[in-house]
Amino acid sequence: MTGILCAMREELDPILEYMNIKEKIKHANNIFYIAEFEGEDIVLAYSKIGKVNASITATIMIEKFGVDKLLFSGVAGGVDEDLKIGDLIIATKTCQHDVDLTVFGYEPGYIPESKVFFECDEDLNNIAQNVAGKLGIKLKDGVIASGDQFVHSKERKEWIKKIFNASAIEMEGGAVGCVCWNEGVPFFMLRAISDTAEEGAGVDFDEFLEESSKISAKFLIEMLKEL
Ligand SMILES: Nc1ncnc2c(CN3C[C@H](CSc4cnccn4)[C@@H](O)C3)c[nH]c12
Repeated sequence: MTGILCAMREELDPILEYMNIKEKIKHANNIFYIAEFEGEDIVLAYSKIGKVNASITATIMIEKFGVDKLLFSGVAGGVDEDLKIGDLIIATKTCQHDVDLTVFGYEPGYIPESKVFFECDEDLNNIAQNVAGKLGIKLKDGVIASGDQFVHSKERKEWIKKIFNASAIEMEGGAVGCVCWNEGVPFFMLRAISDTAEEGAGVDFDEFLEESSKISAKFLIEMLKEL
């Protein structure tokens, strides 16, 4: 079964509008929606903000609901110069920019017995690029870096870009990528840009969250039709 995960209610709501919701299951302070879409059952949820919350919900989706591919939809701060608000990006891999065990000689983002980067599923990414081609949409791909902080400083943004070669920044994908890697479940992450993660990003985020969430949701629905 396909799982669709978002961080915020605002990111999930536009997706639910396309779904025939059959059941709502409350578990571990989450609501899991069991929905039917084009003859297939799908489980959907929003985790709440941050890597810990996203890890909990992603793990429950896999362990309790038997999700065998996990698709994330939401918004992100743009890092690449060519990413404008409203543009779409998919992750080639994700990481945790706020993990720092460098005092022990490890590289930024590295945890022993784990890894810095969690690769996203190439087949799902290729499907997304095919859908984008049919729709005539530019779909960037690149590293998307996560940390438990809303980034609103050019200095922090440029550090994340330099160290992780990040194209976008958010707060959940590195954790969901880690869960999916450990569970052996294909992971796909789509984000629409809501801000540029520099000074003033909070104002842009508030202004563009709803619209960018809809952009990501609309594309995800087109992608679901090809799965
Ligand atoms: N610049 C940025 N840095 C880090 N993450 C992001 C994101 C992606 N999401 C949105 C949301 C911001 S925190 C939040 C949002 N609203 C209320 C409270 N917290 C969190 O789930 C991460 C978009 N722009 C980002």
